[in-house]
Amino acid sequence: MRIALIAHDKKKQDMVKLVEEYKQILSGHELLATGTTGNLIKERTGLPVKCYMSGPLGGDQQIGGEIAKGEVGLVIFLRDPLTPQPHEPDISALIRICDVHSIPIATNLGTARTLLKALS
Ligand SMILES: O=C(CO)COP(=O)(O)O
Repeated sequence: MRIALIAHDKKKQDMVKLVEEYKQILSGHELLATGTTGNLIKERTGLPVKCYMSGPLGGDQQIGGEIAKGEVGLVIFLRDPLTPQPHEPDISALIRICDVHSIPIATNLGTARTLLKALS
């Protein structure tokens, strides 16, 4: 399955820890990510990740496009609900397109862990 990983800046450390925690499960899947998140995951965990553009520069839209094409099976998007984001419309569009296509999306660590456990 192709799994998309995205994290806002204050959630990036949580994302790296999550990927480390579920590395064995995630290593059996194809990972894609927005630019900064993906490069950090690659650097810190050694897992291969296909990196798209950085979120604020269009990466959320690129991943949304992959979802629309039916090429993503699961999204983990650790959002920062306490910091305004300049590209909020892109974030809403990404969540919306998951709902349009019934693609499971976790927007916090609790849901992310539940979905990743379900994959094992
Ligand atoms: O902004 C993001 C998601 O909305 C994440 O983008 P980066 O991974 O490039 O920081």
